[in-house]
Amino acid sequence: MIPLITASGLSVRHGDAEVLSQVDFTIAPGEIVTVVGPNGSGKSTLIRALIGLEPMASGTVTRREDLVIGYVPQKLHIDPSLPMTVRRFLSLPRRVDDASAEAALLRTGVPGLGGRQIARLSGGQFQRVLLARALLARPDILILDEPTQGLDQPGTAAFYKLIEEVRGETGSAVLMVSHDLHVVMSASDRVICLNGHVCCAGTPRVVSEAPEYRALFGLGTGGAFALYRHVHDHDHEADEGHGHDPSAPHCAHPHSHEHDHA
Ligand SMILES: Nc1ncnc2c1ncn2[C@@H]1O[C@H](COP(=O)(O)OP(=O)(O)OP(=O)(O)O)[C@@H](O)[C@H]1O
Repeated sequence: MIPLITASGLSVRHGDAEVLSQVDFTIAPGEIVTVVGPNGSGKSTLIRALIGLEPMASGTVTRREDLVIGYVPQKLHIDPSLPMTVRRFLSLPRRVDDASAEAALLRTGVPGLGGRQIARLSGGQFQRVLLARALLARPDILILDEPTQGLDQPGTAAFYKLIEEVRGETGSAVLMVSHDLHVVMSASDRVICLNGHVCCAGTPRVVSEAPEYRALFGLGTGGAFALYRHVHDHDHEADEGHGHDPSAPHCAHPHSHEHDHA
């Protein structure tokens, strides 16, 4: 099967800092792949580079010919003083008819919101509207950068369930960035653990048992708290110039001591 996107030896620099180093990546049709990693570990940069929005320092990215991408960025600032209904928003940048717009809202669990002002939506409603807009392009792959930020646990779980249903119905692949380790582990086909480079990758089971993953996130996948507790066992000099947040946990290297950042 031809992969949708393949990256090989992908490196990205921001100024002097190497934000991504020698990343290999591939996603097949219909797969759900989630990228996890500490703040500043290059997750959004990877997504943007795969889409072609980020200049590469080296390496290659290949996208299947005629690939249709439904992209929901991490931040989408909409001026709250700008009047914009959900219906109008769904027709940006490509006009869609009323029936398609309503069907997309129904599919993402927010029917009848078309007349509402975007600025007045709750966080969960807004994420579903963003997903509806991405679906209207009939994408081969949905790319969602932290789609559940700001949602509570039930909201997050419901959103992932929706993503799985959409994948089941449309066959669309899904590439996500997420900090919700619990849900990631139950709802992804494959997980990529990133920290400037790929620390480990594979099925959720393989990744959750990998020493590199445990070094970053603690011994359980205990959700948000696990993000701040890690076995800090790397060589600081080896990471110099990597460009990611120096206070963030790093991948396993010799010497080991434990920190709590809670
Ligand atoms: N346009 C830019 N110019 C300079 N540095 C940048 C730029 N974009 C990102 N960076 C830096 O690159 C590194 C990786 O950023 P990125 O947003 O990819 O991380 P992330 O893993 O998505 O983080 P988070 O979990 O906080 O969203 C960070 O150190 C960030 O400050």
